[in-house]
Amino acid sequence: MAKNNDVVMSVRNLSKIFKSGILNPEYTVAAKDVSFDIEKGKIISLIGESGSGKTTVGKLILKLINVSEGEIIYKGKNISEITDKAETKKYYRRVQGIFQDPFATFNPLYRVDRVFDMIFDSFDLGFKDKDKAIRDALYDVNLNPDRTLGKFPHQLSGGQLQRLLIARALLMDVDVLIADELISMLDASTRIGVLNLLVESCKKHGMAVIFITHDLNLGYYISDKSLIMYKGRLVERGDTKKIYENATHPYTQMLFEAVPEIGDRWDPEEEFLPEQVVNDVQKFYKENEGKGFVEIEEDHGVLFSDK
Ligand SMILES: Nc1ncnc2c1ncn2[C@@H]1O[C@H](COP(=O)(O)OP(=O)(O)OP(=O)(O)O)[C@@H](O)[C@H]1O
Repeated sequence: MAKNNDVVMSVRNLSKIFKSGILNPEYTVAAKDVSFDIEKGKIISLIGESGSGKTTVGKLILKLINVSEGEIIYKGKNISEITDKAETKKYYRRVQGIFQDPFATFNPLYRVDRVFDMIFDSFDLGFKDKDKAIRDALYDVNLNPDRTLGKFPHQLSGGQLQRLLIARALLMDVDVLIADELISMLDASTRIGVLNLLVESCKKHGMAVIFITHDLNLGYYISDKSLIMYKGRLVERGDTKKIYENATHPYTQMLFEAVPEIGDRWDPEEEFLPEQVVNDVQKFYKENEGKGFVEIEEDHGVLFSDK
């Protein structure tokens, strides 16, 4: 894990167990023993199949759900201990989320200028000239303030709304931004624009981003660090390039094999068998029983066994 002073948040042995039903409760282990550091100005991809626990980790960081076990340390404090209103507000000033559906994030009755006014009403952002600050943030995300501020959300495209959310994060000088399936609703050409913008903003403003995605290629394109999740466990963690060059956990290896290459055609004979992956992972854990999570090289760790 990171050893430098740039760590803004540390996630330690984080677990989340959901309980559903009252008479015959069912328990889902959505995340188990997840640990990683979030560093200033770095993009971390959180990659895994549907149901692997990615959004759960994002929601735990955003304090939208309670931690079952473990800690999230921000500025020396366990965020579970942040309970009073003023402290919670302070936390949300610096730690924010952008979700898949930008339309659901905005109040359809509020014009964009009102969205920004509300931020300034709620927080002391320390700007002398509020209008200039808003215009600068909009220019930063390639939005024309004159064409944006008077508009209602439905008059803007999904990509423009997502850029607006990035502008809001920049204006608030956010430390950690959780971007959950940020671009999945956008078309290919808009996607690259939003992604590039996110990377540039992150580097320029020192904002850390957790980029949650199913897409291994996107993860590689965008991130400095990668976290691979499988069934609630963090199975591979570290420097993106190292993971991609030396994928070691069988689930990560499967993800690479499953990426179609340009020009590949679908072959109905070649069936994708999730059971095969489950078997491979079980075999791997059995062969390596007792090893647990091991750093196999600097900034590259692998879960060799789950016990
Ligand atoms: N509120 C909840 N109550 C019960 N189970 C839940 C709840 N939220 C999530 N889960 C379960 O926790 C597991 C992890 O869900 P999560 O949403 O974190 O996965 P994900 O990797 O983000 O998936 P996706 O990519 O489909 O969004 C799943 O099995 C899911 O059904």
